[in-house]
Amino acid sequence: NNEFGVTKFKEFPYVSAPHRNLMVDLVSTVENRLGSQLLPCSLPPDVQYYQNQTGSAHASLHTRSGNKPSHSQIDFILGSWIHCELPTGGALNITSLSAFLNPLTDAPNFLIELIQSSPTSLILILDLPPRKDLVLCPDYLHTFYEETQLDTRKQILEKIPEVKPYISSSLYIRSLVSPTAIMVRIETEASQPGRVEEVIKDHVDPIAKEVLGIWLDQCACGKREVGEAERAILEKRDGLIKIKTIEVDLGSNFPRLFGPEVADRILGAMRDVFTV
Ligand SMILES: C=CC1=C(C)/C(=C/C2=NC(=C3\c4[nH]c(Cc5[nH]c(C=O)c(C)c5CC)c(C)c4C(=O)[C@@H]3C(=O)OC)/[C@@H](CCC(=O)O)[C@@H]2C)NC1=O
Repeated sequence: NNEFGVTKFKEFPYVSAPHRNLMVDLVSTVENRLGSQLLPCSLPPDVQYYQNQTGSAHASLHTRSGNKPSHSQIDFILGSWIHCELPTGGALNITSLSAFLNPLTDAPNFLIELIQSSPTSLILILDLPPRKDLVLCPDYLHTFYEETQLDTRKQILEKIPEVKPYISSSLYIRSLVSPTAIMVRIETEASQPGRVEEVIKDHVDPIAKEVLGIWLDQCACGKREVGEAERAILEKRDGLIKIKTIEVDLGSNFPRLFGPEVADRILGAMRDVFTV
């Protein structure tokens, strides 16, 4: 694999130290715990690291598939960062780590996204998106969302004065997340420089690591019985979500940020990874 691309990805450049340290720690935690089950990143170098024509937007993408033959429950892990200089002089930074399980288990996936569009405002998405209907499967709600106490972490975060709920403009996105999903916007005053970084370091960092730990123990490394018929339903549901989220997350922003040809190349590469 492209060493330059791999190291570049793991540096999470352009973001503050607390933001970078969190993402670096999360990626290394996942790779250390699941590494033996993961194939190296096989994306082409110009997908692992890409930019727009004017060089005002830089990005990196890193995916590692689970090695099927060893009956890994991991479909793939996806990490990414995007940095775009904005005409206003500010910058948009999006860092994300998501982990998708395959139909050998029906356990939830993992997702964290930090979207920073100004020095005083950050959107945090942190969730274990369910892979089954919670009304039809009450034990699923109990096992993955009640017993794990995920709601207490959501409540801790929402106590911070600068933390407000983030309501996605996409109803589809809202339909994907769990009842305990952390979808918040951290809004600070310009008179409090460094406050966003402080909230990341003191609150977002520990909570994100706890949620990832729960996902690794209870979901990625947990054992669930999935029957043949159920496996087919999971396969269909997982496939639909992967394709739709590419459209919702990237469909409108990427062509605008990277231009049509780079956007097509990256979206094409994502569709290949998402539909193997
Ligand atoms: C449960 C599943 C999901 C939830 C809950 C969810 C939430 C959101 N993500 C958004 C976005 C987003 N994410 C990424 C990372 C990324 N996503 C994919 C998907 O295949 C890939 C392959 C990559 C790496 C390249 C980028 C680049 C990007 C945006 O530009 C977009 C954004 O910041 O707009 C402000 C927001 C869109 C809706 C909204 O404006 O409210 C919203 C907050 N996104 C989920 O998938």
